[in-house]
Amino acid sequence: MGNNQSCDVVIIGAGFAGITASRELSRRGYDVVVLEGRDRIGGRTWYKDDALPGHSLELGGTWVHWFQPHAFAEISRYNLELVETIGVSAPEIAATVTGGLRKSVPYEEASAAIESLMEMVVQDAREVLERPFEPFYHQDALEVVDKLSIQDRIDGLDLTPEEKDLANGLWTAMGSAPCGDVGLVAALRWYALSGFDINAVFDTVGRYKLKNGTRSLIQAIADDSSAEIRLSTPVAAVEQSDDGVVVTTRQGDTLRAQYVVVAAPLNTFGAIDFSPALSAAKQAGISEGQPGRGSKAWVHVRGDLPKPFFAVAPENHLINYVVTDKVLDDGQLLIAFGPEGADLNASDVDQVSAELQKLFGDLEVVATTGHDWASDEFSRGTWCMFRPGQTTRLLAELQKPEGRVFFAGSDLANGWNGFIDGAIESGIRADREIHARISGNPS
Ligand SMILES: Cc1cc2nc3c(=O)[nH]c(=O)nc-3n(C[C@H](O)[C@H](O)[C@H](O)COP(=O)(O)OP(=O)(O)OC[C@H]3O[C@@H](n4cnc5c(N)ncnc54)[C@H](O)[C@@H]3O)c2cc1C
Repeated sequence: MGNNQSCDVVIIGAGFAGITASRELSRRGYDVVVLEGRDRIGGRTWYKDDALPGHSLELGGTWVHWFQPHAFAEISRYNLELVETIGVSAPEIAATVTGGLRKSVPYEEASAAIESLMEMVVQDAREVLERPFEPFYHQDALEVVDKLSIQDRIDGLDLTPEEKDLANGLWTAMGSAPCGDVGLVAALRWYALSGFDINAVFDTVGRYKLKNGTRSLIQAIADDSSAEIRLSTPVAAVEQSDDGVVVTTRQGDTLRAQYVVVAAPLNTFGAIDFSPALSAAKQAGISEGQPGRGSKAWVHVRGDLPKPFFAVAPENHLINYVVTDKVLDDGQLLIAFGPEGADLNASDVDQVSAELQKLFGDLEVVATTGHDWASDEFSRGTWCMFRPGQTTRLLAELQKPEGRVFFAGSDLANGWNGFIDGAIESGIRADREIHARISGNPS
């Protein structure tokens, strides 16, 4: 890259947030350079060709929905097609492990209990998040519930141990972490954003995916951007002064810009040397990190599994939520989630078989794959799920620019925080804020 090059805006990170911000800013005429540590765009979304033999699969972010307005506007804009995950759209069997016992029943027998359990957890969503894209609209109510984890809420309900296991299993899968680590606000937010309808939550977060993968969407946005995107260029330092910002890459090259957008995941901020240092409150949040760290494995199983199903077990299982993605001629293609990504090797047939057998008994695993997002240096986690207290303490703080440095990313979105939608929301906001600063015309 060389030294002493300059541009109007440097964006750090080519996920949905950074790429959206680059499109918006470059379409306004600004000279934008995106610096990306990986050798591909997409960040925590990764539609990988032949991830399993004959199957192109989403190793990261996958599902989208029309209740996710920023993402859906892009899907409409680029005229992309959706397909469904059959284990969520039409499950026939519900398999559960509760109280240490395995059970498998027709889905209709289990669905009412599941819905009512899920609803009990989010019972106060309307009072707290009446306007879900304005999380501080009822700040006092928010602060009260933000003290609680999802597990605190489950423990406070009048439930049998089996019901507690079921609620724990469902929300662990949604939280990508054990329920004690995840703030209750996240659950309330998902429900509020899904129109305060528990069935819609399942559809919104797990049913519809892009036929040609998330790559087709981010590539369409990137193709509409005239920004230069430099891959395999991790940023090591961001140093600002009164008249500009100098960004230094790990290779030692420098790039001068008027403004910078940091669109990297919260859990990776600590690897960038900011000068002057970020605010004390931001630093505290960075060292806590967000807790999402679970596993996602794609598993081809053979055997007598003719019907689409989903299965759920509590958080002490390394695989605790499984859905049918496709029924195949010789078995099924499954998506399997668990709470501790670092402890499950998603590509290890033996380990994945052993975990699946705890849910289903005998089952032949033909092949399995996934990506360890928790250990990946450019994500250090999966989707963002704030810890108890972090929404109140951290969300608005993370969004605040520091001098010439602005922040984007799904981890600091107001609405679908932790989703593709939130990443796009934040990229739109970063563009608006920078343009307002440059034009002197606050919006
Ligand atoms: C397993 C999994 C399943 C998920 N499922 C869904 C789902 O079904 N639906 C949904 O909407 N969302 C889902 N998500 C979440 C969704 O993928 C993310 O919220 C979203 O893609 C994040 O976009 P982003 O641009 O904010 O961050 P990222 O996509 O993480 O992009 C940030 C970029 O910054 C780069 N970077 C980091 N550090 C540096 C550095 N120092 N220098 C340069 N570049 C750097 C990274 O390489 C990355 O490309 C899932 C995520 C995971 C991991």
